[in-house]
Amino acid sequence: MAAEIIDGKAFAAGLRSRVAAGVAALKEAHGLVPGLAVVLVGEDPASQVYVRNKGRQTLECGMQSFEHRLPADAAETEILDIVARLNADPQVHGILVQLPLPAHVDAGKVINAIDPAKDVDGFHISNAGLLATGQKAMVPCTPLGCLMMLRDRLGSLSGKHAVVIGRSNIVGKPMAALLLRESCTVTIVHSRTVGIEALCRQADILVAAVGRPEMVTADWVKPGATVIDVGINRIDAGEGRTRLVGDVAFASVSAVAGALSPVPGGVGPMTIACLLANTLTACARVHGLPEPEGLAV
Ligand SMILES: Nc1nc(=O)c2c([nH]1)NC[C@@H]1CN(c3ccc(C(=O)N[C@@H](CCC(=O)O)C(=O)O)cc3)C=[N+]21
Repeated sequence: MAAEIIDGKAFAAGLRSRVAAGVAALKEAHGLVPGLAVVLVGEDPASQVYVRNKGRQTLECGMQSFEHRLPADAAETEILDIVARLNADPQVHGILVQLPLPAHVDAGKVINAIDPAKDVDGFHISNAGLLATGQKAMVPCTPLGCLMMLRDRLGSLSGKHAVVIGRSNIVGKPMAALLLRESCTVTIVHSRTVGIEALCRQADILVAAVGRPEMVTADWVKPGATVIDVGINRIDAGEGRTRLVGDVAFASVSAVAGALSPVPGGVGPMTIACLLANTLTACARVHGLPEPEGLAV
């Protein structure tokens, strides 16, 4: 049996239309327009494409989009000044500082300078702490998107064994916290784990977020498991071309898994849609209005 392919692109389109409806309702009832500000330091071409996509989708949802571009050699104080201005700007409900930042900038300092209520990436330590203790937080977009797709496919996640590959602050740890909150039994495995393959093979839910191209092969996967591929790796495809692959060897795993999210077209589009959802949620929260249903967890 071939795995069901989890269509993140279609799911994200549906989520964006619910965000757009929520934005329209907020405008209609309260004259409010949610705004998302993106700060980009440096000229990395991949980051530029990504930031442009976010800006376009923000406008398509009826929200305001603000962009701040700084040269790669911008001083940390310059970035902190922009963050302070955005924190104080009532038209801005969400702030995203594109990572990675240049090496001379302390990324932790910049992230923690963002008003936690506007931290639509959910990277601020106070949001990480709220999530870890099971309280209302801004939830990081990638794990949030993964959880939405898992709930859509599986319904209740209670009692399922979820294995998360990777322990980053932006995906692995918040993903594990969300799954624990859903009453999964959660195992985190990583580069130093002994017997990683056998542990992964126990998973009902396998989330791969390591950034190692096609590391997860069919023999790592329990038949029928739901596999979410967070990896976005650009690899050499010969003749001067590149190709996008995930952390999961798609062809081999799709013969074993019950369901599998592809790369591209899986988690990536959901990440951006969740960023828009978080911006709308942040706007509703800051104005003390009821949050639109189904956009946050
Ligand atoms: N503060 C911050 N927050 C982020 O969320 C953040 C960041 N910095 N820095 C960079 C990474 C990367 N990221 C992606 C999101 C969507 C796709 C995406 O939609 N990818 C498409 C493919 C795009 C292509 O073809 O290149 C897909 O998977 O289908 C990719 C990458 C968010 N990031």
